Amino acid sequence: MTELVLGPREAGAVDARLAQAALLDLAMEEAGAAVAAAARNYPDGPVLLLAGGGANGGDALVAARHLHVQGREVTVLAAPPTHELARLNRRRLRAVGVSIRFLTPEAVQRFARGAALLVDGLLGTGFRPPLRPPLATLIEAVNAAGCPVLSIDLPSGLDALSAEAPLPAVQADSTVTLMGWKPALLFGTAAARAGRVTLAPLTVPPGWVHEAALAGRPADAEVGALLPRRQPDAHKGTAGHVWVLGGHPGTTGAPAMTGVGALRAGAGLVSVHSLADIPLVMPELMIRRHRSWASAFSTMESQRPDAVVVGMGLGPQAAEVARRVLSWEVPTVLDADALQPELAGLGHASCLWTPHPGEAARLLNTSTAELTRHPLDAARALQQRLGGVVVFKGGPSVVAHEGGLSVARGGHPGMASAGMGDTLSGVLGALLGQGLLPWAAAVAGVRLHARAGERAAATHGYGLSASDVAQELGGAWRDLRGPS
Ligand SMILES: NC(=O)C1=CN([C@@H]2O[C@H](COP(=O)(O)OP(=O)(O)OC[C@H]3O[C@@H](n4cnc5c(N)ncnc54)[C@H](O)[C@@H]3O)[C@@H](O)[C@H]2O)[C@@H](O)CC1
Repeated sequence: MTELVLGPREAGAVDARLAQAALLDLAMEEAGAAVAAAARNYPDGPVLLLAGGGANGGDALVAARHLHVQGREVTVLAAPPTHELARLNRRRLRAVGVSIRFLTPEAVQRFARGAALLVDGLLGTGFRPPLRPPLATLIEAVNAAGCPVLSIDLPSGLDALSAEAPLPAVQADSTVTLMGWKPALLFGTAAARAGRVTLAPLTVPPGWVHEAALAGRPADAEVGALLPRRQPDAHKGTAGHVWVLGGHPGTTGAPAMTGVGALRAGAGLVSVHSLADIPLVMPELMIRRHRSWASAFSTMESQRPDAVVVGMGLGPQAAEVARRVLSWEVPTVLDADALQPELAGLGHASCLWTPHPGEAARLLNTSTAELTRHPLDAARALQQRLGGVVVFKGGPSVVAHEGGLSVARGGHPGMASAGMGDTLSGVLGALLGQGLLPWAAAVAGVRLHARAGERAAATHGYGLSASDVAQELGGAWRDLRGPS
């Protein structure tokens, strides 16, 4: 027999591979333990675990072992393993005395009867649509099982990167997602499939985190820490002067709403500049009506605000007005009519662009459907095209800046109503005016607005208006920042 002798380089490569395999094994062990812990939130009784052939199935096998060792009755239905760690965890499961049955729709139907919980480990991030037929029948059997379903990483049948839920896909009651949030768990019809989602971070090297999970999702405490804190001797001059440029005959309410949003988000002074008669919805607003934008700019030249919000209801001259504002190089929010493709690349680092999907489609020359299907990609593409910071508005909104992506928490479906974006742009302007960096203003402003929406919805439900939301901004600030 010849002895195999490895040189130092080959031995090093073998060591590195072994270390990688050990880390992956550890990650799967942590994933399975997190799933077993989540299963304990459901009532006592037998647990039916379904394991696909890949690593998602491997997680289910680990969870089964943990539950069994903790004294829970488990039934495991597994597909033939295609992943090395799924194979290893089958052996470990058998070693502790659990038998593994063949995974068929009939077996799912049979063992689901009397189960307190079904754990779905059929498909995770390795799934790429379209679904092949045997899996489609299994997913239908899961949805017909009649007991609560806990999905591992994401409900089987969802494409981790897409906000669309194809049929069939598992309808889960809860999901334990691993390492980070996937777009499918955050947006659109897909998110509705996941039920209540909890995150198990896992101790994996940063490079292993799935590309879909790279977006941050700051908690309220982190957002609250971004909000400015005032000194006791603060006065209106230290809380920022915000200029709102917008309005046009017929669209006069929009800049008024922006002004109110800015006041309610703490701006010291708010001036609304317009060629139209802007309703004085709050007497604290300083309304400046101009004959033309040329004369407006000549009177504005001698002063500079702390922040500008431009575009709401501004009409056909919006691009021209916005271009002039950009030349001032003060922190600027570009909204609504100011979101014109011809302005792409003309902004500066303190610009905050706030497109909704329709405006984003115009800016990127694509369809709204394509953008809402892949909101993270859309936000990234908008930031690359426009520069500065982008708030891609939606439920939820995504903030894109040079440092990455951040997905907002919360909000309420009742916020899908007129004037909501105008209020948000005012909030963003107020935070810029109070000295926040554009990305911090965006992350904090979007959450502040969403929190105010949640508060207003408690009273008004789907009937809430942008004015109701503006009224709750002070309370939302207190919720996030604390009483100071
Ligand atoms: N990446 C990591 O570091 C970790 C990943 N983990 C788990 O690994 C999962 C990803 O594992 P895999 O990459 O093995 O993939 P999955 O286990 O998600 O999917 C692979 C399986 O799905 C089948 N499949 C794929 N496309 C299909 C289609 N169109 N129709 C029918 N069947 C299809 C494949 O034949 C294979 O059996 C994650 O979701 C997570 O659950 C965890 O173990 C923790 C660590």
